[in-house]
Parts: sequence; C-alpha cells; structure tokens
Amino acid sequence: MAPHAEVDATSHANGNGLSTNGHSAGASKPLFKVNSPNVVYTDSEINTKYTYRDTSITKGPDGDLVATPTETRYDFKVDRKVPKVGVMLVGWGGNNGSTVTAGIIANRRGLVWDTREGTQAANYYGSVVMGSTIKLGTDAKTHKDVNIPFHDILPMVHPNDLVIGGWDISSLNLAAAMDRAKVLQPTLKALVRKEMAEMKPLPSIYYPDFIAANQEDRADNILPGSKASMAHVEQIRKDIRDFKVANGLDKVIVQWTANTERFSSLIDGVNDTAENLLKAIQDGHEEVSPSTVFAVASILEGAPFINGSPQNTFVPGAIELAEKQGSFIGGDDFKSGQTKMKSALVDFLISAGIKLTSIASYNHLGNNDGKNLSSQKQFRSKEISKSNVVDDMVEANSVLYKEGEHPDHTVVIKYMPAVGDDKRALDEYYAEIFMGGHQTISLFNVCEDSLLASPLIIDLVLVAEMMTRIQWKKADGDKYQSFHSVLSVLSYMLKAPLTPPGTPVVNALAKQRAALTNIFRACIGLEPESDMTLEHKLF
Ligand SMILES: NC(=O)c1ccc[n+]([C@@H]2O[C@H](COP(=O)([O-])OP(=O)(O)OC[C@H]3O[C@@H](n4cnc5c(N)ncnc54)[C@H](O)[C@@H]3O)[C@@H](O)[C@H]2O)c1
Ligand SMILES: O=P([O-])([O-])O[C@@H]1[C@@H](O)[C@H](O)[C@@H](O)[C@H](O)[C@@H]1O
Repeated sequence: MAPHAEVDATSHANGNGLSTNGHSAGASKPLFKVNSPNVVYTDSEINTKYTYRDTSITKGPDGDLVATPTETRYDFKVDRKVPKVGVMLVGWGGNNGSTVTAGIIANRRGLVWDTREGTQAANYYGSVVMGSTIKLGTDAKTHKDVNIPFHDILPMVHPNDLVIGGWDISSLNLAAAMDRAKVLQPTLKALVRKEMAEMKPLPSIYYPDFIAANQEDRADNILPGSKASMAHVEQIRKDIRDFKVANGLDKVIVQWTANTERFSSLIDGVNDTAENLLKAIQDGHEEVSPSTVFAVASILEGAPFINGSPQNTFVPGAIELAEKQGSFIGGDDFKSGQTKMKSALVDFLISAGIKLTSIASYNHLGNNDGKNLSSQKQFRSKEISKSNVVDDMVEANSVLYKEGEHPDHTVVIKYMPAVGDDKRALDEYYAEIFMGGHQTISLFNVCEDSLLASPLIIDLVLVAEMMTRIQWKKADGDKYQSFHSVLSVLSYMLKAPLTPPGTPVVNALAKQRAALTNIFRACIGLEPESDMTLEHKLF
C-alpha cells in the first residue's frame, strides 16, 4: 500500500522562550508570562529571585525531633535563546538508535502511514517533555487546574530540530540498521528509508572484553590504533568538533545507547581520580572501558554525556574530571518499561503502608540487547541497575521495615530471539497486609523496548540541554554558576540515577518527576506544585 503523503510539520515555537532554530515559525509568542516582582524577563534571559523553603530536623534534648522551617534565597537565570543542538549517539546503529532517528524524522516531516488498524501519525508519546503536561496554576475565576504542555514551561529545544549523528562498531547505514532492528512498520520505514540510508555511523572504539563475545560478528567499523594512547579520546573529540561545525551547531550532546558493558573494576591509582584515569587511558589499562573513553572525550570537549546503559561508565575519576571541567554527565540505564512500572508500584505499595516482602522480576526478549545480556558479565551490570531501584522507598519506611530489612528481590533476563524487540516482562509482587493477610500482584507487561526507550533518549537530551542554560547564585552571592556536573535531575528517565558524590539516590518515580517539574517551576519563580488545593477544601 502506498505510503501516505506528508502533512505540514507543525510549528513548534516555544511557549516561554525565543526560538532561533530553523524550523520554528519565527519568534514565538510566549504561552504565558509570570506576573511577579521576583521574575524579570529580558530579550535574552529570565531572571528570578526564588525562596527555597524546607524543614530542618534536629534532635531535641529528650531525643525528640525538632522541625524548623527554613528559607534560602536563590537567584536563577535562564538563557531564553533556544540553540541549534546536535545529539551524537554511541550505538547509533542499534535498535534504540535507529528507532529514535526514524521517529524524529517522521515527526519533523509530519508523516502519516498505513497500519493494519488504519493510518498512524508520528507522535512523541512516552516522552515526558513532549507528551505530558504540568499544572501551571489555578484559574482565577473557576478555580480549576490550568495545565500546560511540559515542553512549554521553559524555552526548551524541540526534538524536531535535533541534528542526529553518532558512532557504531557496525558499519550498517541507518536504513539497514532500521531493517535489522525489526521495530518499525514497513510503511513507515519506506517513508524515511532514503534519508536514513544517507546516515552512516562513524567508526568506534571496540574493546572486545567489555561486551559479549557474540557481538563480534557485527564489529566491522572499528577505529584503528592502540588502546594505549590518547588517540581514541582525541579522535572522539575531533568527531564531536567536526559534527558541530559541519551542521552549524551551537552545542552537541553525546548519549550512550550502545551495548551494556561489564563493570569496570574500581582501582586506586587507575580510575579513582581524574589524573589517574587520564594516565590509565594513556597506558591502555585493561579496566578502561569504551564508554568511559567516550565520557572522558565528551567531558574534555564540554559536551554533556549521558549513559543509557547500566555499566559503571562514571568511575570516580570520570566524575572528578567532569567536576573539574564543569561538564555535565548523567546516567545510568534508561528506565523504560519493567523497571519504570516497578518504581511506581513499589512507591504506591509502601507509601500505602503495605509491606512488600518479595519482588520477582523475570523477562525475556529477543533483540540484540538481549543477545548481549545473555552473557553473564553483561547481565550482571543490568541485574544491579534493575535491583537497586527499591532501596530508597524501603529505607524511608521504618514502620514496615527494620534497619537493614528489605523485600526479597530477584531479576531474571532470558534471551528468546523469537520475540525480538517486544520484551515480555512478568512480575510478581507479594506483600503482607492487615492482620496476617497477603496481597499478590502478578503483572504481564509486553514492552516494545525500543519504542519505550526512544522517547527517553529524547527527554534526556532536552532536559540535559535545558540544564546547560540555567544558572544560579545565592542571593547574597556575586557570581552565577551552573548546577552540579552530575545531573541527578535526569533520574526520572533512568534506572540507576547518578547523583553528586555523597548525595542520596531517589528512585521513587513520583518524587523524581516532582523534582524535575518543581526545579523548572522555580526557574520562573513559581512555588513547587503541592497538590494541596486548599481552595477546594477550606470552604
Ligand atoms: N528499553 C530499552 O531498549 C532499554 C532500556 C534500558 C537500557 N537499554 C540499554 O540501551 C542500550 C541499547 O539498547 P538497544 O536495544 O538499542 O541495543 P542494540 O544492541 O540494538 O544496540 C546497541 C548498538 O551498540 C553498538 N555498539 C556496541 N558497542 C559499541 C561501541 N563500543 N561503540 C559504538 N557502538 C557500539 C552495537 O553495534 C549496536 O548497534 C543497551 O545497553 C541496553 O541495555 C535499553
Ligand atoms: O527498563 P526496563 O524495561 O526495566 O529494563 C529493560 C530490561 O527489562 C531488559 O531486559 C533489557 O534488555 C533492557 O535493556 C532494559 O534494561
């Protein structure tokens, strides 16, 4: 059946900023403006005076807790100029990389294609930025919630304007990679094939010991040269610079969506400090992984680097290097289906006072990710990221759990080629309820993995890029500075959130989303969304 014609791509002027990219219909008319003496708009910035309110807890003389409300003044500055952004994917020729690329092309061109159920139009469902809304406030007359598209709360890049490139150890062009992935409908593939066929991954770093041996047959696009030098770092840095110049970009964001690697051993004198890590790379140390080399190259090039896989790419030396360079990093491991459901369900059960005592998480999948994970060392990386997601919620409830007590938790992943990218997740949640009763929740969840992960790749780019345009200073301070190099604000999209050293990891899905939305609200001088709706309760 002939593919459908293209419809006009929608204009996507930003709701709260000045869009300078090529596809928007000129300067946007802001969707809203904040009317406050603490918020000043200029042509290029939003300047906000914000009071951060918290509660400080101390121990009283009798061991009781004393709760003291606190207020801290921060000034925020948001750069309203929406830049032209490129994203370079490591593992571009994989299922996720080829799928997200086709998806952005389809949205940019407003494609519509035939399916068995009828016509399908391109969309960004599954992206929190492009598919969800934020409560802006309450209608002054009707007192009803006013919700706006998440994308419009701050002047964010539109994914249609992203320029995509990247690397892969496989030389297949993106059209052939799309066919290999077996994710998208033939009618859609036909509409993007020509453009995808012109996209060819750059050669990449291949250290066989870090991914499953079964990946060797696709490794025909390898960077030459010995591991024992800075040559690979310098080549990746050059690739980033060349991509930026060739596409007239203002900035580039690098994201790892290549195979899951085994963990790197953490060794003092090797990867414990920035200096030692750079020396270990120079020496070709066996514990330096390709993903860490990409992270170091991106950090040195000032390109935000995000790790969508579970391995410990960010060894302590990489984090220290990012801090020293003032570069942004984020990770680990996209939170796409089974684990996203788990982080929501565990949060609900435990905060409802139901004592979760056992979580059995099994899944099987048949894509190349599953093939790589069929190797024990690579599976172990994934097992860790999938297992730790309940820790904070359990530790926060001392009524249900004694110190150190936690639910049984097992993670099983099996490779079953027949199901391809359509992972089958089977979960059982077993809990103690009132008076010795039990609740057993069984879930069967078919996750089309790449169609769930691709919107997360987009969200990670859009949020990370937005964070590069936000600065803060203490009201009494005199110099604006960026957020910490480790972007823990990305945690909603990730299974094993990386946080600044010494800070707590939050996995509860609702808390993660609230942190993201309330930080963005603070940047335009709005209070955190409290859901109190006193206006509907007091009178
Ligand atoms: N729902 C999801 O798909 C999901 C969720 C969470 C995490 N992940 C992770 O995302 C990653 C990608 O998933 P996928 O389904 O696209 O896998 P995939 O195997 O289809 O794609 C990975 C790509 O990386 C390439 N590659 C491997 N090593 C490389 C290197 N050193 N440099 C450049 N390219 C390299 C491979 O050739 C392949 O094309 C995996 O690590 C997976 O665990 C996926
Ligand atoms: O995010 P999620 O669906 O829980 O986790 C997924 C796992 O269930 C799957 O086995 C793995 O192959 C994917 O890479 C992804 O990590």
